[in-house]
Amino acid sequence: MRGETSARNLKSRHLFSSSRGRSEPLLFQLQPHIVLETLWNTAFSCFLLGHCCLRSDTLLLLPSLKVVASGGMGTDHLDVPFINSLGVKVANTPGVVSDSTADLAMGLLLASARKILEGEIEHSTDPKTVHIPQHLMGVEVTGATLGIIGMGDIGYKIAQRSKGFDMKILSTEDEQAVGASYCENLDDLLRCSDFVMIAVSLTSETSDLIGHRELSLMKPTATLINISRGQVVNQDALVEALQLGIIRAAALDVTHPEPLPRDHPLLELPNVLITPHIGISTYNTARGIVKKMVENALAAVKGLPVPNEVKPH
Ligand SMILES: O=C(O)C(=O)CO
Repeated sequence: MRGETSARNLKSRHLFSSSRGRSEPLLFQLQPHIVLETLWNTAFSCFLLGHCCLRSDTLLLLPSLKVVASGGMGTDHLDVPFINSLGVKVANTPGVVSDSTADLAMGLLLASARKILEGEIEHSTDPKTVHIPQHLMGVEVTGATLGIIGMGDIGYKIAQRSKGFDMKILSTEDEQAVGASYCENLDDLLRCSDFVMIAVSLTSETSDLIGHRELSLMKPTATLINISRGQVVNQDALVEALQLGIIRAAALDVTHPEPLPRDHPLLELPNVLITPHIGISTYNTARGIVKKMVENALAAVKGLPVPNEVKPH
């Protein structure tokens, strides 16, 4: 049955939508490969992947495939309905990624607000003797207003951390539990925030959520931070907003594509800080991710309910 569906669809179809833009063969990207390869050899009925590409024609080679066990939270790189239509489950690893991603979100916020990178570069290349140099003046984090778009587990953990900085937290979701003030709508959140943090999943509703209009509502002193997916922000609009001073700065752990082409205008701008999608890159989180991936895969192989099965939106 799978063979028939596959033969019709697979030639041109990719199972992933390139959130990371990679195209190397999947198996070479798996980490830690020993655990995963062992499973590959012994079971052959489950298939594990990190946050990377899976070509649909790969499935033709795996007629007894039971599950695509993805590492990380987002599954926007996978065509879940199509994989499901082949009788294959999809799973992710929520929860274990939240702390490290929230930590990085705060790191980006602080680094951008206080020009930490610029200071480091200047110190190592062209040190000045001036104290309180004007060009390294930042904006205050303590007491500032932080609008969080997306109050899932990661958004919630960011809010918890921000409270340590006495920040006022705004959310369009009613999140009293974390002490956030409720904002009627996204426009109000954008207007009132000193820092806007994007922590939503990428879906058809959140793609291009922040464009020209939304950026123009933000304060000229505001900073946009994105730890979700590059596609949530319209990058052309962001380039313009940063060039024209419509917003102060941006700090991005995600772009579209990843990495950006070397001649991309975002890379030319002095007021943008970009890291290469390292939200979940800690040893602890990697261990947690692999543990969950294996749990998900083994459950599927044994015919048990898959703990973190992802259903199509
Ligand atoms: O968990 C994920 O999907 C991430 O990309 C975290 O950065």
